Amino acid sequence: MNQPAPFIDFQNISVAVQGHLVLDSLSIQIPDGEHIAILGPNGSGKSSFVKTLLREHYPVYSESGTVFKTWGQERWDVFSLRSQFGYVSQDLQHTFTRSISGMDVILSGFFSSIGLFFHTISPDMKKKAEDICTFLEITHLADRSFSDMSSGEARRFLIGRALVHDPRVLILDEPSNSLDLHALHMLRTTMRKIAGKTVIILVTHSLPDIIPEIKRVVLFKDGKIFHDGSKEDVLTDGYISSVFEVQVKIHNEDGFFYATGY
Ligand SMILES: Nc1ncnc2c1ncn2[C@@H]1O[C@H](COP(=O)(O)OP(=O)(O)OP(=O)(O)O)[C@@H](O)[C@H]1O
Repeated sequence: MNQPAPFIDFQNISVAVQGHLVLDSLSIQIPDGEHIAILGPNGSGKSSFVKTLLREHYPVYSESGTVFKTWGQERWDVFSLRSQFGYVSQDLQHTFTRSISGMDVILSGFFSSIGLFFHTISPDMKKKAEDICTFLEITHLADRSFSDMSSGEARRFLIGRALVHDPRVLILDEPSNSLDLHALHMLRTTMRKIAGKTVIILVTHSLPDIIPEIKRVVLFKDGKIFHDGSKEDVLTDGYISSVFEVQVKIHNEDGFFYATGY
């Protein structure tokens, strides 16, 4: 039987943005269906990798051979490719400046718009958004103004917005930034639920964001992959101290990893 094409097959990918090499001969293969965490310090190329994945950036083709395939395809209509993804970033949170309800934030995902204007909401869309609210346990907040929500509440509505199209892959770009302990707990609970049905690519510099369901960690440094492997192999005192350039100790507590001593 034929093996399904890997979700990502990138070989020798170099990407330059405004004359700056943001990804440097990077090679990575991710099978379809595998959750991964991309971990690395500021400026290591994590966001550039996600932008390349979403075809916002394109690699330069090298003489040594460049492979740039997503689900087995090199050439994609970018809209068709992007429709396979849900994407949540902090930047997105800041783009919602108008005072709209949490429910409307979710519904706006059907139109890839920032809010609702003259859009027609079908009963199916409404039902889907309500089901997502139930799944994410945010129904009680759905009528509240998005701008009045805490960062943690708002983050969960943006995740809901990203789920309306049943994406094949959900990209969470630093989802835990600026969240307090309770909000962190809620976010991780939400991520664990989602991981049961949707593939997650988590971009982070925070080790405890890597929920137990994510088994593989890819460490980025200087636009390159510094190390790639199982969580137990990658999240060690040595690798994490080297990549972040500070001496740390790594602890594993109930499947969550923490760095201390820095
Ligand atoms: N538009 C751009 N023009 C020039 N340089 C850029 C541009 N975008 C990113 N870079 C540079 O590319 C490198 C990688 O940036 P990138 O944003 O991918 O890192 P990151 O790991 O996502 O960082 P952070 O954790 O701070 O978000 C950095 O040195 C950054 O300054």
